[in-house]
Amino acid sequence: MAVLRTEGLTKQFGGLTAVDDVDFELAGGELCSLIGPNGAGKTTFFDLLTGALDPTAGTVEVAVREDTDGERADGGSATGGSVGWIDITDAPPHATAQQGLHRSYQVTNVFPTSTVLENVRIAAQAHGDDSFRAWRNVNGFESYLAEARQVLERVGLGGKADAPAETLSHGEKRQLEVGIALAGDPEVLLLDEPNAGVSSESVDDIIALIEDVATDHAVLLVEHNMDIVMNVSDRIVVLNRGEVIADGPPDAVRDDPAVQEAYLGGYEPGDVGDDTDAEDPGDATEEGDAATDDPAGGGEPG
Ligand SMILES: Nc1ncnc2c1ncn2[C@@H]1O[C@H](COP(=O)(O)OP(=O)(O)OP(=O)(O)O)[C@@H](O)[C@H]1O
Repeated sequence: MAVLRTEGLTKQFGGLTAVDDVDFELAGGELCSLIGPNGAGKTTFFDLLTGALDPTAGTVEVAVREDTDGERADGGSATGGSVGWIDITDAPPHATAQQGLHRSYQVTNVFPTSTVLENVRIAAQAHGDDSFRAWRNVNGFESYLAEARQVLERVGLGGKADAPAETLSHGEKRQLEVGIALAGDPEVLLLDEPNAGVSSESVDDIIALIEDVATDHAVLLVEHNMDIVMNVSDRIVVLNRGEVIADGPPDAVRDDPAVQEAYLGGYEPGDVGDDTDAEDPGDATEEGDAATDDPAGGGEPG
């Protein structure tokens, strides 16, 4: 059953169509990766899903969430049979988060001088305070702290709870960002390059973390490291110049001639192990940056 869908999603920046008429569905429990060359539109697509950008055309919808007792999470009445859809096309990020869509940011999104625990507690409380789930609201500060501790254990930062966030390594910061997203109690987790800046020795840890969060969330992953993508994905969607050029299981996508030409260019497992020299994550959204990139990327992923 789908938890997120887009229809005809399009974003133009002046004369450039960054995301071009994308129909996409993410199933509950699915781990789907979104790949493509620099400038393909991956970040823009994420921004459209979370409400950081408004589309030029098309819609973004999330499935109505149900609480554990089967009640509608928003207290409203479902439309269209057993599954209802909520249109979040023009909703701002805090509203899409309320509807269960959370993103871990490629650009570090933590309070640097606050402790690791505080960062996650604040995220849990920010969600809880405006959550539809009444039990969260009555339990108060201690319950948010307890929830934050659980999240830290889950992302492998249990031993770093009292450390200021700014003292974490690159890899640990990525773990913290995933923790902050998890603390929002997401239905759908958008992971934006969780491996960016992480040393090659930590790739296995990132794979383990992604696989773990995917056990109880639908995950949409943007990641340039093809070893990670091929390892963890149930399904891969390939964007090129804003258009979906392939959508299917990893083996089929890897062998697709159009994907090989546009992006993978003879990728073999192990080719892309170290992402430490990844481009500045902020660059891609700057005016005109990747617009002039060769979408074929010279055959090199990322
Ligand atoms: N705010 C903006 N104004 C103008 N053009 C933009 C803007 N944001 C993105 N673009 C352009 O839209 C296209 C898609 O960019 P986007 O950052 O979504 O690609 P991407 O697939 O995420 O690339 P990367 O892998 O390098 O992060 C690029 O040509 C980019 O230059």
